Amino acid sequence: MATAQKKSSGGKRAAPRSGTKRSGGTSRASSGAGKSRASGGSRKKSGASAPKPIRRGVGALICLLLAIFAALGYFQVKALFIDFFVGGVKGLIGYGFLLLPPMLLVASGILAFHRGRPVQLRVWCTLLLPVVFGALLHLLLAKGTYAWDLKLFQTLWKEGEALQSGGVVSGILALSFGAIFSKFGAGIVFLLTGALLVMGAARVTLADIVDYIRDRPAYEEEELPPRREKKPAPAPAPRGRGSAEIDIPVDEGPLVGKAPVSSPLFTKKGKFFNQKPSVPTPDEVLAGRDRVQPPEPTVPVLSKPEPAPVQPEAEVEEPAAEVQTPVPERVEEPVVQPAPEPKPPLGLFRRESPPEPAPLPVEEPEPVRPPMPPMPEIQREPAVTAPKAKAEETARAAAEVSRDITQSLEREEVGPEYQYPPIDLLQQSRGVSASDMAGELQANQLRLADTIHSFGIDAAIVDAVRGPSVTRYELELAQGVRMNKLTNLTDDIALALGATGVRIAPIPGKISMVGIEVPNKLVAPVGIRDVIDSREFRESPSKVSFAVGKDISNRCVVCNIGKLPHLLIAGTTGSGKSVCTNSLIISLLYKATPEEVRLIMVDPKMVELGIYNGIPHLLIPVVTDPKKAAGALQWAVTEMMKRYRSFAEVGVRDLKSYNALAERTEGMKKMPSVVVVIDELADLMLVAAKEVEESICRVAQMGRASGMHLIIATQRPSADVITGLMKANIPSRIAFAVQSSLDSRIILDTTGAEKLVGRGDMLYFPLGSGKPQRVQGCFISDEEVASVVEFVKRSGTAEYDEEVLHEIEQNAAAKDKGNKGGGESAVDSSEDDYDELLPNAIEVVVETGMASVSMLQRRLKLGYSRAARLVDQMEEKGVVGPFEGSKPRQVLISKAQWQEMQYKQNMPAGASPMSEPVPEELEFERDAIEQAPPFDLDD
Ligand SMILES: Nc1ncnc2c1ncn2[C@@H]1O[C@H](COP(=O)(O)OP(=O)(O)OP(=O)(O)O)[C@@H](O)[C@H]1O
Repeated sequence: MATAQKKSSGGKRAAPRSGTKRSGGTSRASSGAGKSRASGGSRKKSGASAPKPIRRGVGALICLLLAIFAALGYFQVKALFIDFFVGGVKGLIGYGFLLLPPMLLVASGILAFHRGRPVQLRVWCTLLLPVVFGALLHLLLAKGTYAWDLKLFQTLWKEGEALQSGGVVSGILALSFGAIFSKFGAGIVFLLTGALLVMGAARVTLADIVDYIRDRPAYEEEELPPRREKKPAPAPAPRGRGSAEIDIPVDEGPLVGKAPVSSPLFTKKGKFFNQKPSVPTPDEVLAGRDRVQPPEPTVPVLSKPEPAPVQPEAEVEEPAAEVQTPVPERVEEPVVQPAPEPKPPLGLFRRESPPEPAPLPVEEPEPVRPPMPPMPEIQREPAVTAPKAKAEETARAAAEVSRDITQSLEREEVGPEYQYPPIDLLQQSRGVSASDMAGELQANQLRLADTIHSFGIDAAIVDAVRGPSVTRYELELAQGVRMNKLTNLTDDIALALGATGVRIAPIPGKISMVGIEVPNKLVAPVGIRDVIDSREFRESPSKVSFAVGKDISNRCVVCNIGKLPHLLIAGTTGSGKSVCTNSLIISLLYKATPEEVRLIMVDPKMVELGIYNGIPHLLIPVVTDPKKAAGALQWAVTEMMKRYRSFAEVGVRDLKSYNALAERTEGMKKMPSVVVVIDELADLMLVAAKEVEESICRVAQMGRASGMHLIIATQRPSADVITGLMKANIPSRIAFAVQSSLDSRIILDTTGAEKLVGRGDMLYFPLGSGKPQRVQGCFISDEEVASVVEFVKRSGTAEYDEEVLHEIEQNAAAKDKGNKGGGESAVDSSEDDYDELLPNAIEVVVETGMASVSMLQRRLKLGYSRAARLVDQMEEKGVVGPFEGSKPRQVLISKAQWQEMQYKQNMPAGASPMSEPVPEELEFERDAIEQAPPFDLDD
């Protein structure tokens, strides 16, 4: 929309009046005023009303001149024009003249700083104020007696000139209203009218005032901004694309969520510019879907126009930086000065490194995978079906979280400059001795070759690459040897090598080569220091870079969360999720200041992330209450919408462009990226499945451009936790070791994770890569985390408002009480709108392994539409996969899982409860390998 408007601008901008939208921008596109006049009636009108920038400039100048001349009238300066003008105004509005010069000045300001928004109404309100003021003073001060005859005008004019009445206009107004309503009544009418005009001029509504008083009580410093207004900062437009010409109509059009506008252009700069745009913003476009809106939070961070100390490296998205060149050697000591080369210096370790200008943004490659359904799920009726009380609770929790976040953002300015933690806080990793490694390698190679030949496969081992936890033996298959001949031998090879399991997969980029990945007996953990201290991480320009680990050929894998843009981390208990989550958070602490990246952490398990409480990057203390977690997610949705609105206002498309613009524009504040880390999704889904799922999906769908990223970890990769909907919206995945190939399929849409060996061994599958990549995740010990966190806290501790926290705790406790006896969780309530035959339909589907509408029609004797609806509902519940054109839908759960779901979610049991696994399932589970127990580094 903004683009469209921009296009129609360029000197001939479509400038609808408030409340009306014109499509006829082109009709007057090339016209001058004359052309408009020549056209027909309505066209003439629209042309006439088009406020062109030049007109506003001229208007501003005229108002300013008149204000000066009128002010000279205060001092009885004698001159022909001044006498004529001042005398005329006094004759017309008498006492009102006293207010005229300041009002003309204000009108001039409104016209000069219109910033592309309609100003007609505001200018009129401003100029009418002196008239009403004159009438009011006439009521109060005029002493004369006035008879309703022709002489009345003459008398009023004369007295007006002498400032003894309200002049002809205000005087007549005062007399007539006095006659109609009595003097007292007329006084009240004028007072109210005056107040309305002031509100009109300042573009505030009563609701705004009430909200302002209620929600933002402590802005004593609000007087400061006008200083900045005096410097007429060039309208935010000039950046190249003509955005100065964007005329965003301002009217009372309801904005979804009705959150206070938070753009730097619109907030706290005095109410003159505090307006609500009615440009169709993303949330308006989504208005039909935007049902779960938490109470409006304010986002002061966006509006505080403090010129923040700009961190050198603008967050620049660059082409996938996942796997970089091999690390030949450990990078030397942390650099004190930035290297002279023009590479973006890492703000890491040495904050004082003088920055190079931000590197040019590089176009992102288009993601290859997976097709994102165009937000179909939002059409569903989500929280509407939940009981009112629960919806209210969640809304209240959202409000609390939002308030907390707001306060945290407000306080952010005060803290000292962020100090990046030194690399020495992280430990050097222990290696495995080369002789040990060579021995293991040789022995395995011989045994492998024997095994393969003993099964009659013609293949030669041409290379062996030892990774941190896995060695890949590269086999060249002879011509005519089928790959599945080898893959069928997986278990036999594992047996021969004494390994818990081996993974056989083609090697990307190598022709006729197959890799057999065998777990190492001697595992060399990848210390996070190895990766954070690597060139790949240091040179990664993104502020949201994450040290993932090392791949099988020992190359550091660094990912840019901005490109993921959301990540699902799943694996069984003890497989390394928490370590991975910690690595991610610590990477961010090494890479970004709190001004650049903010974090929200949700830890329903209460043990994993609590240590981060107090770091300045946190927007709110680590959320442990699942109800508040839903609230935090809803805050993220609202914040995202606000960001989109701010983007629309200044005519940019994403956070990167917005921040680039903010850097060049005085008074605009950069927005930080927000990373939401959820440590255990399953716990949240149990409490507020619908709300959580919906918020996650909404953020996931639209979060990328607005710089909101979700990192979701779960140890239950079952279909009821990672629903089909979420999978579709969270494109990047990390799978740690899982129990079965079915779990692997749920996480990655492919098998393989069941073959992982645990302890940080992962399949990393970022958006855009064709195949999952085996990576040994970084290891970070609790002590390392503690020392980094302690250092970061010392350099700037987050201060939370004790009162608010206390209030949150109290409310949460009250909610818990209220909930008791009130029936079980949302899971129950959210089932209300499902078809009663759904359990039977799921039974049929899991039994037959097919999800087709016609089959359901036949088996359950249903009509087409009901059967189709049932399939949709099964998709919602993550029982079957999404529609895939001609291919049948995938069935994503096994019978055992279905039974578990029934048990957990208290769904009505199907017609025939099943207690024994069906043969297919047993067969299926056979390829699951036994997992190693949770390991300890020490062993
Ligand atoms: N990257 C790694 N390198 C070496 N060992 C690791 C790595 N990641 C995890 N481990 C080992 O695995 C153990 C369990 O890891 P972690 O606590 O992250 O598992 P988890 O998946 O979060 O389990 P849970 O879900 O029960 O919390 C760790 O204590 C550590 O010994």
